[in-house]
Amino acid sequence: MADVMTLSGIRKAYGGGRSPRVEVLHGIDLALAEGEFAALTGPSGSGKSTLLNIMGLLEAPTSGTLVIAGQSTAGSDDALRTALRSRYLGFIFQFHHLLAAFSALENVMMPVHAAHGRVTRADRQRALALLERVGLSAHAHKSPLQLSGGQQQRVAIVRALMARPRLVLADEPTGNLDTQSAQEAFALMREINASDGVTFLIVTHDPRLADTCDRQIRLVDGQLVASPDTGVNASPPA
Ligand SMILES: Nc1ncnc2c1ncn2[C@@H]1O[C@H](COP(=O)(O)OP(=O)(O)OP(=O)(O)O)[C@@H](O)[C@H]1O
Repeated sequence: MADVMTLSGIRKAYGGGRSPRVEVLHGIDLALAEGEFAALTGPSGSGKSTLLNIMGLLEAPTSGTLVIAGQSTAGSDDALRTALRSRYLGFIFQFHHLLAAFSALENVMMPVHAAHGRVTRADRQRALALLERVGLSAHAHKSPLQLSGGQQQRVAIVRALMARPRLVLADEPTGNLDTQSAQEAFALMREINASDGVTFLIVTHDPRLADTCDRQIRLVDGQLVASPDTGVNASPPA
């Protein structure tokens, strides 16, 4: 199976100059295959968000290479990184980042608006279909403030899918939800993975949710280690 993303020797250091230089990622080699549903786990401060930000082209590594859908990002400028991000990547965050001044429907259409500066009739139909798929048709024109936490996160999940990404990066998407809503959000991501083949990498602190993934990628002190639960290491399944 083709890799949707490959990282080689990724290092990230903060500081330098007057403040002490601290390296938080120490040479990450990782390949995510098309269609994988993977968890990223590890203790607080181990570098999960930093790694996700680098994979999301939101932060540049200090060294190492990142290839997305066969395209190297080496030497890419901001415009190319933005283009690659909107073409291939979707994002889900713990605090969903929905905009209260806009309806659920408008929030779902936001990535397309951001990428193209306008929204077509087809985009609107797609956004409505996505909301229908997650049982939120009746809430399409409401503000996120009128929705429950679980409903808000479902809006955020379909917003991440709006631009048909190949890889969705989710940073603790269930961290702010009750147990049932968290399980429902995970089940929804799993269903989308199975039906649409979208690859997911999900940061979670919940071992039970991580266990439902095909693969666990574990980060400790800025290095990938074999998962104690599955014995699976940083390589994708053969
Ligand atoms: N902008 C920054 N400047 C300096 N240090 C940073 C910066 N961002 C992160 N760090 C440090 O990098 C390390 C890894 O942080 P990161 O947020 O990636 O960990 P994490 O595994 O996601 O933690 P958590 O599970 O608590 O969210 C931490 O020691 C953090 O203090």
